[in-house]
Amino acid sequence: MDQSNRYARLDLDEKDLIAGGRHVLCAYIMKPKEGFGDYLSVAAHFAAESSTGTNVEVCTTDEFTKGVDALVYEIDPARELMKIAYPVELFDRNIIDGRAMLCSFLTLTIGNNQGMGDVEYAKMHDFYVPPAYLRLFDGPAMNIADMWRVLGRSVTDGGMVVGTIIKPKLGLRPQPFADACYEFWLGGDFIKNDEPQGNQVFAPLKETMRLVSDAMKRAQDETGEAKLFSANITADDPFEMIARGEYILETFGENADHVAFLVDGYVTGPAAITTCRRQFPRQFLHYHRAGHGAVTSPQSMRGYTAFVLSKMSRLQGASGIHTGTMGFGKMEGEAADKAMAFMLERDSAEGPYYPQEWLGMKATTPIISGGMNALRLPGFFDNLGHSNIIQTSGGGAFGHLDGGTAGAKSLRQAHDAWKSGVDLVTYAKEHRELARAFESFPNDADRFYPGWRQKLGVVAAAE
Ligand SMILES: O=C(COP(=O)(O)O)[C@H](O)[C@H](O)COP(=O)(O)O
Ligand SMILES: [Mg+2]
Repeated sequence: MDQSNRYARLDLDEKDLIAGGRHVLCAYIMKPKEGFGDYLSVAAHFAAESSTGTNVEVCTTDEFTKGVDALVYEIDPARELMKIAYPVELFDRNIIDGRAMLCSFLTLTIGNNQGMGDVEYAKMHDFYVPPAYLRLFDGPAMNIADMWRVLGRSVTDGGMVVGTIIKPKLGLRPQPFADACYEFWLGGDFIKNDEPQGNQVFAPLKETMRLVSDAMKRAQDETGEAKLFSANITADDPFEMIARGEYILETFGENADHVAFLVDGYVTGPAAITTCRRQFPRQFLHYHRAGHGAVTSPQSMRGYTAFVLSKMSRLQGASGIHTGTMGFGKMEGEAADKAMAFMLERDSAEGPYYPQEWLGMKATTPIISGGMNALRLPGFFDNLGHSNIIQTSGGGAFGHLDGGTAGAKSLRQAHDAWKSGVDLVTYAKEHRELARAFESFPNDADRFYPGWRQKLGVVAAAE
């Protein structure tokens, strides 16, 4: 059945829709399945399934229903582009406070439509949120500015937070885990649990957190600097998350404001992010996104992009979210991904299809992670244009030949070199930990800094 007479309005203009403020707009790359009608009729069926309709007319539909139909307002079959306007009234709101919920946005815009028999694939690449809907989201309560405040830095331009992830990913007992924290903190600022680390039998959370809290105190005494820890509270059960969070805050005591909470938001979904955002509004909410590649990878033609995931995380109130390394680390990504960071940080930003005004909603901080080390930082900052991010190097810190403290120092030195506009090899001549990072990661050194051995007087190790 062709539903385009009801669910398509190609005469609607995007600028008017934005000015009207009544619609959430979504841009998809959609391909109809061979033999299932023309592009517009499949697009209209998609809009029907995503809002008020189904594959047939139903006798219960009335005039009001038709007023909240999602409408296809633009198609470009050659580019497989389809844009749909969703009336704001379609989205579910809490009974407790009338606020918006991200799960409803997902259920409609990227829900049943992902399994339609007449759609070969459909992936959301961008969305626009009008002011009347935007203001119903929690948005971030905290962000990097709160970390800078704890670290005693400028709260507007405090620079890179030097971070790591405790490696190995799993398999450390509580004491070696806390020892690794202490070692890194002697040179760095911030440590996050790797995402699978929680309450394993060989590393009970309560014992581990007591020891990490003690390691933080000792590192702070030793260095005279504040240290930060992002603790994983991800769980299926919100009560478990709250129990973990409360235990951790109590255990860190006077350092509770040095603690962030890590929630793996793709595997647990919006409910876990909101549990943390609402239960612990005074803590930095660290959105980790393990598994997101299943839908966000450019190889996946369904789901949504990493850009969309990032934008949703700001609405939900993530203080920081991983944005990948934009092609400079080990995970999939490209230089153009910086648009993702700008959408998170700025009050007004351009997405691939839509502009967005955030109307003063706090920024979400990009967290840069995945195969990074000191040698890869300058190129990354050149591309992004600033260094006001949280950076976590796991292998890049604990893979340093001289250990975690030197690894941490090498990362800070790389940042300082970039900030002061000094070439990394030149800076390394005066900074031993950075120089040893070249020797620690010789493949990267050869790739990014040809001739570094001669300049640093390093003789190639005999193979
Ligand atoms: O443990 C790591 C990286 O470890 P290492 O520094 O040793 O590579 C993180 O889970 C990834 O950054 C996730 O990827 P992304 O940040 O792209 O979500
Ligand atoms: Mg990890």
